[in-house]
Amino acid sequence: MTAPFPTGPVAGAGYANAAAPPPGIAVQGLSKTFRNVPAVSDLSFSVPPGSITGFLGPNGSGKTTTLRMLLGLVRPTAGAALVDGMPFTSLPQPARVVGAVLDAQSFHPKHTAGTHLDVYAAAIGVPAARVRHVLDLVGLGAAARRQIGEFSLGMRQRLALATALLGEPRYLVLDEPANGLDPEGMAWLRDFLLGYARSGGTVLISSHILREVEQTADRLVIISRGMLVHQGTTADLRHAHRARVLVAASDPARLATALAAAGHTDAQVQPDGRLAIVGVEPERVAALAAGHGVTVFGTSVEHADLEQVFLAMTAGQYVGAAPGWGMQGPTPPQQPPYPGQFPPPGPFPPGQQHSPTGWEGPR
Ligand SMILES: Nc1ncnc2c1ncn2[C@@H]1O[C@H](COP(=O)(O)OP(=O)(O)OP(=O)(O)O)[C@@H](O)[C@H]1O
Repeated sequence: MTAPFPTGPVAGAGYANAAAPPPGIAVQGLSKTFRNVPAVSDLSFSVPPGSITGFLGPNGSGKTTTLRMLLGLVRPTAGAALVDGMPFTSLPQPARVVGAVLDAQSFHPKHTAGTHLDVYAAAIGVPAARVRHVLDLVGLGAAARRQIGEFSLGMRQRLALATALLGEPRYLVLDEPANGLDPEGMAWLRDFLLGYARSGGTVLISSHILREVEQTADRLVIISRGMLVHQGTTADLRHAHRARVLVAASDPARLATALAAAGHTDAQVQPDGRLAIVGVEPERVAALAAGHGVTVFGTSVEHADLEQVFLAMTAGQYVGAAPGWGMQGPTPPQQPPYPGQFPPPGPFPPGQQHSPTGWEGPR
């Protein structure tokens, strides 16, 4: 029986030394300019083996162009994209190393799912029995004999994934695979990718919605206008934007000093007079305030919304030209990463106004 996912180094994948750990995907100084339009600019990031890396950016930020360069479908203007240290096109058996889902529309509508996979299996030298297996893997076993023209977008996405899995690849490169999937389909995809990674596979998955990949990806690469704006673990991003405690107090400066003396240095007085403190429990703040003669009027906890963090990071992707002037329009305002920022917190210190501006975005 064929293994559902690759387990460790894939036999016959073309390694001179099968014991050598695969170095993963490396994008190095990659640029692509279409005529005068820069789609990707000096982009560098890495996808470590065994990771699920979310590749995020707004529409038109260069995700597809980057993935197409990685897969040798678009020639870079500069830089390189390497899989296990070599360009995709130089891999001895590329379909057995990387499975890709780029476009779930380009199927022959008269082909059945089974026929489509038969053709691909023959093309990459995979036994015909693998077709049945990948159909079952993606939940399309019952639709094997149906024409693809009748498929919903979600079914096409599953078929595209089945195609990518034919060669038992060690890497999956997926361009917006959640497009068209209903919530059940998205949950299924999430579990599927987690299982694939647990079995030793590596995933690079693009999306323009952070929430889609947040629960799956252990690493995030965020781009805007073809440029890198963030790279790191999902946990680090969460940690950098963890919950903060907002305290309306009689003497915020005194409370801040007391907090700093107790080791809680990440405290800032907000324009509305409240003190925002990261990395401390509300009870601890209340105890310190009481101990230093500061009256607390109200306390609330705000949880950072990573989607808002993402929006703030990529703000300015769309800059419209002012009609007739050829000038860039205004950059959209940054979204606050904390939802419902500044809810009425109760009494404010005298003279303090409720402010709509507040926190200045991710630090
Ligand atoms: N073949 C092409 N010719 C000219 N311009 C192109 C071509 N392919 C992409 N572009 C441009 O490059 C930029 C990046 O496009 P790309 O499709 O890579 O972005 P994306 O992040 O994948 O967007 P989306 O989320 O909408 O799929 C866009 O301005 C796009 O118009």
